[in-house]
Amino acid sequence: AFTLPDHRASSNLVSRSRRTPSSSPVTTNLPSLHATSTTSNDFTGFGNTGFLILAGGTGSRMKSSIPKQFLTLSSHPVLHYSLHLFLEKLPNYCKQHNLSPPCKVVLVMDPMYQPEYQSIVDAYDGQLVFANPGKERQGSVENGLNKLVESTSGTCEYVAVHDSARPLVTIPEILAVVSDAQNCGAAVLGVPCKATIKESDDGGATVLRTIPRERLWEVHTPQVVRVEALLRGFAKVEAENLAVTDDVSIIEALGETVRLTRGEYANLKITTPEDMDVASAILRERGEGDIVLKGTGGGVSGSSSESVVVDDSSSSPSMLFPPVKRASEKAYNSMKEVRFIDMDRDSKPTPSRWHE
Ligand SMILES: C[C@](O)(CO)[C@H](O)COP(=O)(O)O
Repeated sequence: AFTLPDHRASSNLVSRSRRTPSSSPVTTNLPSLHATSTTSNDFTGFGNTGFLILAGGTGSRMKSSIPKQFLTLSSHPVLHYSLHLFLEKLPNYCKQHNLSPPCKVVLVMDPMYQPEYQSIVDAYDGQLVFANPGKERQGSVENGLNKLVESTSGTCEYVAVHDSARPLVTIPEILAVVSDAQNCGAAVLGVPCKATIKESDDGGATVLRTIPRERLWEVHTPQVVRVEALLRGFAKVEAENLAVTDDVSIIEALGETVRLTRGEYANLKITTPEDMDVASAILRERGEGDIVLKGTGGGVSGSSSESVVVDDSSSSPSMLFPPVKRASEKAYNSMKEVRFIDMDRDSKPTPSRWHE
């Protein structure tokens, strides 16, 4: 039997909703920083699990010259870290450890950018497929899920949804969260909140109350759920017009169990310019090998990284042919400028929207 790596994130807490009798190994105590797995030894891999990479954002809220998933992070586009992980690193890991590889990878991407990635899709020979984004995150996940079902003829049992803006997730975290979902039905990576969180009901002018920190978790991706439950959840969300900002919320809306799988604080979401600095420092510290993706010309994605950096000053897809090359520094600086505008003290928090 396969034993999950010791340093893996671990499942140890079930989110509200009903707890199923089958989830008995779970404790309700807050985890220690390196709690151990409760669901490890019968894990056989990802043969029943498809991955959705959400890369459909257009950068409209960021007002960056390019969507953040195409910004260059340590010489590769942010998105390429997830592609490399799910198409190369994880399958290789599976081979070495006698685990089944992911059954399919769906790349949710604006059709305007898809031609730039067609050669990668072709090179992975059926393993990678496109789906179009929806208006918001929920619509993108639904489209990606439908594509997963269609392209696997309904044989894929679980779906792992991942933000392309989270380039630092690790294999141990993926093993942990997928294994937890396979045991429990749904699981999400998360970390206990380090910050003290205040609630305000007057737009941030005064504090209404302080939320007890010991109950708060910051959740990340991948978020892994049974395909059947997610399809059922989408039907409910649509019928009742519910607003959901992440994927396991749909399972929560069904009143079903979601396990919290202890992840790493390093699995940050690229949102502001500082995140780029922190992410590149973490990558440097990790000192991992180069990213090599098939179909990127010479096999090295870095060599084509600028070719996916697209000038959005024109909405015309014809701008993509030939690809417009941009200095990554320029893109990064434009992101910085945007954040200063974005952080205007009068601006109100907005609900989570995929097209930000
Ligand atoms: C899913 C998520 O990454 C969890 O932290 C987050 O909810 C995504 O939010 P976004 O506003 O769609 O980026």
